[in-house]
Amino acid sequence: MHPLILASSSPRRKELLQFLHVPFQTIHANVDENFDPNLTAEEAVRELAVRKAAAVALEHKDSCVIGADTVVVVDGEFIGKPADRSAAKQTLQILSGRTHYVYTGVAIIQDKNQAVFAEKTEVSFWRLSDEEIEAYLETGEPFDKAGSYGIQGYGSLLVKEITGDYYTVVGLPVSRLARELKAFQRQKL
Ligand SMILES: Cc1cn([C@H]2C[C@H](O)[C@@H](COP(=O)(O)OP(=O)(O)OP(=O)(O)O)O2)c(=O)[nH]c1=O
Repeated sequence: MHPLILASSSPRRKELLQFLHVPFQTIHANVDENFDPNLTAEEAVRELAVRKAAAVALEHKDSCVIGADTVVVVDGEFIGKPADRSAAKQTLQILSGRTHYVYTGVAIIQDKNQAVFAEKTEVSFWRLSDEEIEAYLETGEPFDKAGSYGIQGYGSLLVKEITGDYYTVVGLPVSRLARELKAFQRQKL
């Protein structure tokens, strides 16, 4: 058993956590991802991150468990992963030529101790033609990603500008996480 667990099945989060250079194990957190629509985006990603980490921490009381959740917000509307190609197309049409926000919440839980934080990054898209949107849909990249794009892949071509941590957009703000994890572990000693 590893002392550190990533409660996620996201290959991106796994890759990013490797930057911390500490051994860890990944375990899928099977949780209900619905949340109260009256929550702010920050509250929602924090709550879902806690839900994911807590579900795994319950079964692994000696481990430090990390959970994360990402949502895209445009004009106050939450955008999660697309249900199908037409939903992805609609989302990309909405994001075209506009600025949106990506929120990632992270929870660190070990037994009864927990630390939670959220980061927000502002992302502006170029104005996209129908051809560009169709070509992007063809890559298959949008379908498992909040906001129907991946900034780390072909989606990089859609992005004009970002303000904030790039890794918040990819799904795990690693540099803040490294600091929060150290503080969490110090506090438990
Ligand atoms: C906006 C954006 C999102 N994403 C991804 C990050 C997340 O994996 C995903 C948002 O969905 P999440 O529900 O946050 O995470 P997940 O279901 O992929 O993984 P798990 O719950 O097991 O941890 O979208 C990118 O990879 N690149 C991007 O540019």
